Order: sequence, then C-alpha cells, then structure tokens
Amino acid sequence: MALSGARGDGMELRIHESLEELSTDLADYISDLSETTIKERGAFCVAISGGSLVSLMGKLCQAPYLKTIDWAGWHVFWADERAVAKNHVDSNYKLAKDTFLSKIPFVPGHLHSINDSLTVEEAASVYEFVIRKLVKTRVIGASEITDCPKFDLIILGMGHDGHVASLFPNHPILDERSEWVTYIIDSPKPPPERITFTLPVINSSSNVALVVTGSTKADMVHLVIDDVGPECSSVPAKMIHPIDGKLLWFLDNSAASKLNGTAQFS
Ligand SMILES: O=C1O[C@H](COP(=O)(O)O)[C@@H](O)[C@H](O)[C@H]1O
Repeated sequence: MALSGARGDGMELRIHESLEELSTDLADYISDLSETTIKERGAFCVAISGGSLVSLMGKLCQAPYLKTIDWAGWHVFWADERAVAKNHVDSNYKLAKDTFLSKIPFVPGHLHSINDSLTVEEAASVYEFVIRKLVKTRVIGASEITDCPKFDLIILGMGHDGHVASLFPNHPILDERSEWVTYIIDSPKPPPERITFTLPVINSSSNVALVVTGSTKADMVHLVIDDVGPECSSVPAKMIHPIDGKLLWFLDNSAASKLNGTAQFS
C-alpha cells in the first residue's frame, strides 16, 4: 500500500499504487469485517452500489475468499439502483451479478435486489418495507441513535460530480430525513429514474467504504477530503459522516494525486 492512515476527523484513507493492490486490500477488508460481524451477530448485511467499484470487488469470487468467507451469513442489498430491467446493461444488479455475485454460493433469498417491475415510487417503498421486516427480525441491526437500519457495511463509489449512490449535488432528496429508501425521476446522469438509500441510512451504517479511482476524480476527491471551504458543502460525498461508525476511503494514486498533505500518512 502506498499510504494508509487515519485523519483527525474520523476518516481513514488507504491509497494504493495499483488497482490490483486496491482490490486485494478491499477484499481483505470485506472478508475481515464479514468474519468479525458474523461471529458477533450471526449475519453480515452489506449494501453495494454500481459503477466502477463493482469490478474492484471481483476478487471476492476468487481464491482464497470464495472458500474462506462464510457466505451463508451474508445478506446483500443495493444502496442504489437504476429504473431499468434487471437484464439491462445499466442495471446495478446485473453488473454485480455478472461480475461476481453469480459465482458466490449465497443462500437463495439473501440477495435483496430492487423490484424492476414497479414504478420507482412503488419500488422504493417496497424495498423500504423489505428492510423494515429484516430490521424487525434483527437480521439487519438498528441504530439506537437514528432509528434507521444499521447496515454492517455500505460500499459506495463516487461520481465526478461528487454523487454517491443516487444522491446528486443540490437535489432536494439530500434533505430527506424520514424515508429510508427514496427515488428520483430527474437524475442528471442517465438513466433519469433511480431508487436510492437516503443520507440518514448511509450515515447510520457501522462502516462506509468509499471506493474511488482514476485521475478524472482527483479534483473532486481533493474537494471532498481536504478542508477547502464552503464551496463543497453541497457535494453529497462530503455529507457522508457515519454517526456511530467508520468511514474508510479506498483510493488509487491517481484519484489521490491532488490531496493535501498525504506525507502525514505512513
Ligand atoms: O450512477 C452511478 O454512479 C456512481 C459512480 O459511478 P462510477 O462509474 O463513476 O464509479 C455509482 O457509485 C452509483 O451506484 C451509480 O448508480
């Protein structure tokens, strides 16, 4: 690893020399977290997103992880989904399934994908209902502070504009405080209709991993991570602060190239 360290503000950065190194570290991190969480509470509830981070999770279906992880304890959710059929090239479900999920022996019924045959409004409300039932039966934990579900891990990518899940800059859903899952019909990035976890749910997670790579995201990474002033206050990635959990950034050297003071990590 090129650099690794905790910043005073409760976030940890891991900066990698290569995508290969990053994806191995990510798989080790997920595997360790899965082991300790399943020992502690019998299940591991992880929500994933779409985009470039999915291929970086591909190591999970390879040795040693395929054999060493206790997949029976896993429940997989989507932090966001695009309103397209599950076999559409834009589907976050399809991307994860084709890349690695289909090669892993999950318990049938533990892949909690978002219904693609409903309107986005209906799909968001049905998904929230599914999550509520799993909180009630204690498969998913509950935050004592926010009353939201407490996922064991939410893995997010970040767009060039700083969006995370389907929470886009300056969009009114950034102010959503009562729903756990909501929808948009005017996404600036196609497709326009999407379903997404809200900020309170993401910030109630025990662990949030933000996985960002490539030089085209270096400016936004600098804006979000370094204290550059009020101009970045409307950037969704900047709003990720787990209330009672940990925030870990997985970056490659290119994405981290404009960060201030990385020399303080070693
Ligand atoms: O549209 C989306 O974009 C973000 C970021 O994608 P990337 O390809 O730039 O990494 C992704 O995290 C989100 O889940 C997805 O719906």
